[in-house]
Amino acid sequence: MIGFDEALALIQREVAVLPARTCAAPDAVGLVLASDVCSGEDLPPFDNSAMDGFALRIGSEPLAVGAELDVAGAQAAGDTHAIATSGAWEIMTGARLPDGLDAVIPVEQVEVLVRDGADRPLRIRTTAVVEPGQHVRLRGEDVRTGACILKAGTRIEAPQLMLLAALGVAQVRVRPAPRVALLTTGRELVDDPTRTLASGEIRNSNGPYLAQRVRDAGAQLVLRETVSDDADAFLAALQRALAAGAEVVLSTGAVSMGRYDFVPDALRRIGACLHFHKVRIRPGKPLLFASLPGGQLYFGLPGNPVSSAVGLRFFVEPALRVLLGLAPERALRVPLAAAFNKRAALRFHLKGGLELDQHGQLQARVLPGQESFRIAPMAQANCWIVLPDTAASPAAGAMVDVYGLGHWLPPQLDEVMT
Ligand SMILES: Nc1nc2c(c(=O)[nH]1)N[C@H]1C(S)=C(S)[C@@H](COP(=O)(O)OP(=O)(O)OC[C@H]3O[C@@H](n4cnc5c(N)ncnc54)[C@H](O)[C@@H]3O)O[C@H]1N2
Ligand code: MOO
Repeated sequence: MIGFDEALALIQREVAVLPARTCAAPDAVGLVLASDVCSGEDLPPFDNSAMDGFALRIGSEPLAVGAELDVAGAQAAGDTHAIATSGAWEIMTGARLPDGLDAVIPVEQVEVLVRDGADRPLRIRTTAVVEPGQHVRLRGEDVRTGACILKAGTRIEAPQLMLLAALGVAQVRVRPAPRVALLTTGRELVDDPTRTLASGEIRNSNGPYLAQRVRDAGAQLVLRETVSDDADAFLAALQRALAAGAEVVLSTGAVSMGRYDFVPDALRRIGACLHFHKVRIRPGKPLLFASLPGGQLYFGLPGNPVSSAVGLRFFVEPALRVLLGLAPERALRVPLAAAFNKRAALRFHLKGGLELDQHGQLQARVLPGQESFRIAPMAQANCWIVLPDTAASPAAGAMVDVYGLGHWLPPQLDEVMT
């Protein structure tokens, strides 16, 4: 049986980054940039006012209180380039600063001495000191033309979209979302939640969980089916998955030692190359990884719910990261809240609670109910705690590796536990 690192290396050897494509910026939300994005414009595109008030020319020295100036013009947001030769200009927030002016005094800091018939200010007196350059937002102060604003590997979300929009970037190069198919196997599985369970049946919980996690991980689910414990039915579903364009096929169940654990043999029958079957981990030991004749990747995840979740998180997600052009993840290092008795020389993946101790410092707690059939603690966990196969039982306070529930779901403290 191989260890986790060896298994991961075998996966990484078989996976290559997906070819980049160009798409409109708004369609890139949820996708990963394939190339750096550089700005073709300055942001802001022109010097402008940060306040409603009056633009002045004061040079490099502060202007003392009590200065009196004639108002020579007015400038609102959207007004074109203007040239100021003398005095003050009434100016609105976001308005282009007239050439020749270099500071803005807010309207609250002036006294209007004279107004015209339309109530426009004609002459003002300053009631506060004006500092050089105050309340002016300079051209390119946020982003300069040519600056690299987003790095390859960045996931496009609303803030990135805001920046692309602000700079007039219409198209970006992205990695497509990997296409994933999910086959849940087992004649005991019931998908319809309204159906009463017959004797021996259970509800299919892996299907909805993994489908959501696949999407959370940045992939596209192109097919999801439940198949009975029948190799021919399974292979027919596999063909449908490939016809749907799946680049990665996941199955749950039927990879262990039982009479109906048909997945490994069925894959061999169609000429798949099995890279490994069984890894020194808990839970999820009977995990299988293969390449299909068409080059697609196949992950046979064990059927126990937590085992399938661990398989997705620690084997499939690293493969998705390679497809997306992302570097491997790194763990958070957090002290363990209480000692944990690690009874086997396996790599453990534990349902964890990231919490604050009485000093407000982070600690990771192994939740009760670690067996791989226990689903209830999955809904309590806010992280995974990982103990390497080589490590002995960790004491309280020992530093351990902590991972988010998904590679794009960082560990979150939903509520403070003490
Ligand atoms: N003699 C041995 N028996 C088992 C071994 C072993 O080494 N020797 N390994 C155990 C381990 S570890 C695991 S994990 C499981 C893996 O079994 P399979 O992948 O073959 O999965 P199944 O037998 O089909 O199912 C296991 C378990 O999970 C339930 N299940 C399956 N699919 C779903 C689903 N979609 N939703 C909810 N629950 C599901 C299924 O009913 C079983 O209870 O094998 C051990 N046995
Ligand atoms: O390790 Mo299996 O994954 O016990 O449930």
